[in-house]
Amino acid sequence: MIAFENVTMRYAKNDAPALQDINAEIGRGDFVFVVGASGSGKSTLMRLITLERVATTGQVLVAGHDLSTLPTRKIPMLRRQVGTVFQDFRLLSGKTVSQNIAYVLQVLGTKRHTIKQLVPEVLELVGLEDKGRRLPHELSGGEQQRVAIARAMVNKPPILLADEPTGNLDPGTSAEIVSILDRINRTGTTVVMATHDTTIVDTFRKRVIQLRDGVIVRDQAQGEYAVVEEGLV
Ligand SMILES: Nc1ncnc2c1ncn2[C@@H]1O[C@H](COP(=O)(O)OP(=O)(O)OP(=O)(O)O)[C@@H](O)[C@H]1O
Repeated sequence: MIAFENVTMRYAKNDAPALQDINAEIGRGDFVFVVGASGSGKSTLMRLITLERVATTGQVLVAGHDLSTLPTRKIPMLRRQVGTVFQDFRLLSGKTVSQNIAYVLQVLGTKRHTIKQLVPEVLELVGLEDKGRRLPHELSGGEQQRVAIARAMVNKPPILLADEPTGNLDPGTSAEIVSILDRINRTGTTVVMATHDTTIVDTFRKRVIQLRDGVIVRDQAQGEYAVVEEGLV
C-alpha cells in the first residue's frame, strides 16, 4: 500500500537530510505508529505520502503509484486515497460539524442526496450522530478531533494518516481517539499515526517505526514491541 525505497529528503540543497535512506513497507490494512523525538522526521514522512513534499532521492509508492513520476494532474486522485488528520483539527470555524464533512464531498462533486446519506453515516462511525448541527467551538477537543476523523474518512480512502492526532488532548480522550482509529483500521483502512505519546504506543501495541535524526532505528511488528526506548520523546 505504501513503500519507501532508499528515500532521502532534504528541504533545501544544503540542509542536513530530514529523512535519510528510508526503507519501509506498510501493507494494506496495517496500523503503524511512527515515533521519534521532535525533529526526527515523522511529519516529513507523512508529507511524502501526500506529495506535499517530494523525495530528493529514492522512491515513494502509494496505492500502486510511484510518486516520483506521478503527473501533477493525478495528485488530486492520490490525495483522495489518503485521509489526513492533524493535531490542530483544522475544522472550518464558521461551518457546522455536518457542513465541515459535507464540504469535502461537495468539492469532489458528490451528488446532494449521496452527501445527505454519507454525512450521518460517518458521524455515527465516530460517535457524533447527535452533534451535526454544532459549530466546532461548541465541541470539546476530543469531539473536534472526531469530526476531523469523520471528514478524513467520508470518501472512504484506503489510507488514513494521523499526525500527532492526540497532541492537544488529555490521556483519556487520546485513548478514545486512537480507539476510533483502531476501529477504522479493523474495517480495512491502512492507518499511519505519528505520535510522541508513549502511553498510547504501549497501550495499543501496534507496529512501531521509530525515527532518530531522519533514520529508521527500529521497525518492530505488533506484539514484538515491549518498552519505549529512552530518547523517544
Ligand atoms: N518546512 C521545512 N523547511 C525546512 N526544514 C524543515 C521543514 N520542516 C521540517 N524541517 C526539518 O526537517 C527535520 C524533520 O522535521 P519533522 O517536522 O519531519 O520532524 P517531526 O519528527 O515531525 O517533529 P515534531 O515531532 O516536532 O513534529 C527537522 O530537522 C526540521 O527542522
